[in-house]
Amino acid sequence: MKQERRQWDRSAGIQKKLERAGEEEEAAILCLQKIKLHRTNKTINPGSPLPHTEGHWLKEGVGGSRSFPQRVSRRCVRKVMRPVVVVHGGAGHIPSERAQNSSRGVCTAVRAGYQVLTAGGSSVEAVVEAVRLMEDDPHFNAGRGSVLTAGGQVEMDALVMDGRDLSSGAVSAVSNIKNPVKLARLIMDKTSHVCLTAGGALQFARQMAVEEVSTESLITDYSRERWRKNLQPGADPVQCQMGKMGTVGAVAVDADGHVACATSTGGILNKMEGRVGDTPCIGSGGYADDSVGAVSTTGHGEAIMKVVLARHILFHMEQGRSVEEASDLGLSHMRSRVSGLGGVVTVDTKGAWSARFSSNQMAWAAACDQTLHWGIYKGEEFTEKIGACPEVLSAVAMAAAEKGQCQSKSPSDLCGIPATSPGINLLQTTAVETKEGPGQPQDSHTDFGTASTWFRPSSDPV
Ligand SMILES: NC(=O)C[C@H](N)C(=O)O
Repeated sequence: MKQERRQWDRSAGIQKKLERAGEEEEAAILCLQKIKLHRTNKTINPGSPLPHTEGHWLKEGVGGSRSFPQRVSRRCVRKVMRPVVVVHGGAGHIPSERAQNSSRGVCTAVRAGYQVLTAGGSSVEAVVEAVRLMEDDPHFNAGRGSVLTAGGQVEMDALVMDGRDLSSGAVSAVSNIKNPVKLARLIMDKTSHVCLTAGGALQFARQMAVEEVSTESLITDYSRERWRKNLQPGADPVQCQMGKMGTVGAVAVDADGHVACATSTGGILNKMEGRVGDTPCIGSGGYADDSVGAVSTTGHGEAIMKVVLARHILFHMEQGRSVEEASDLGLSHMRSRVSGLGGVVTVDTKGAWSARFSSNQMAWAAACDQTLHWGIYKGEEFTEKIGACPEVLSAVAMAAAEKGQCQSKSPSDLCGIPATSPGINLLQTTAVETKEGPGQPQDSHTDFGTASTWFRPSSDPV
């Protein structure tokens, strides 16, 4: 009892100091520790009312004047959620010459999303910002860099969902919008609809003064070359596109415990004009619900739609599964039921997160607790402290670094380089883990949509 009293007093003292220093979050964490102490030993503050549930900022100071809760200032009593953002850059086979750029792209995006969250932004703002950056990055199949339709056109899809009230916005088959994810957000915020397509979406984009670009500027040499290859007699565009999907997506939990997801894609290679995939369909391309969590998916859209993958995973979480277990169950189900492969990033409302895939690879990155995590192969996870190089915290600074305007060598510049590389500031690396992902391990590691190995092929260094 004495010991608990001492612990209480010590916490109260530190909390006060933190409050005075404006460290609201830390003060609130201490406040919650005291709440726990209070709950386990009511004699510390007999008669004081039990404050609201842990896991959320207490909405306001709790009444009464002498009991513990009143001594907690209104200022410090707001939240205890740790912000988390997780992104993916598409499931499939990532050619080794593109792996480093994919890693760099997801790390840049996740840092930007995390910066939004730590500056007090919402989960919706964070996922939109992360996805916007990946749409601008030509190494992904979204925005600039999108794959082409059979007719050599660009038709992009995007989705945003806000877990607070399930509001969502989506766009499909747009061909000259710089950032489809921004348009999806406007559809969510400014219309009573969930999804607008093609000409109607463009008309709305014009009303909202959304940035338009020429379709030509969204097409990269790489996507044109792959499109041409698939027009040749004997080519198998289905097989080819299966392996190389760079759809992008993000999920986040903000400091208030709200979740959101966003996904954006050019679709699948040499698709028919007018094909709508999983990405703009809520429940398939993503889903976010504050009562359970958020998921963003990537992979073979038709398979994802058949099993409504994102909502399927959240269902398993509702049944008590962890983010990892639920993601694996969803991916296994998709594999066994419709022979589909893919990947997902998932968060729950407590900030637990996972990045899981049944394809060969998936570029992913996560940021939480001031730490960046990233990987491409099964079981691979690199970590690095965020803030090691503050000048790269924003994408703008990152771009400057790439142009040689920033002399400092950030560990982020080395994303995708094996941890043994000199100069890299890794806290911990786990290159290969023997745990299998969903489905059965296979010998072959051909392309996405075919049999794949769960383990990192040693002959294919990133
Ligand atoms: N790369 C992808 O994830 C493709 C996307 N799911 C689609 O089928 O449109």
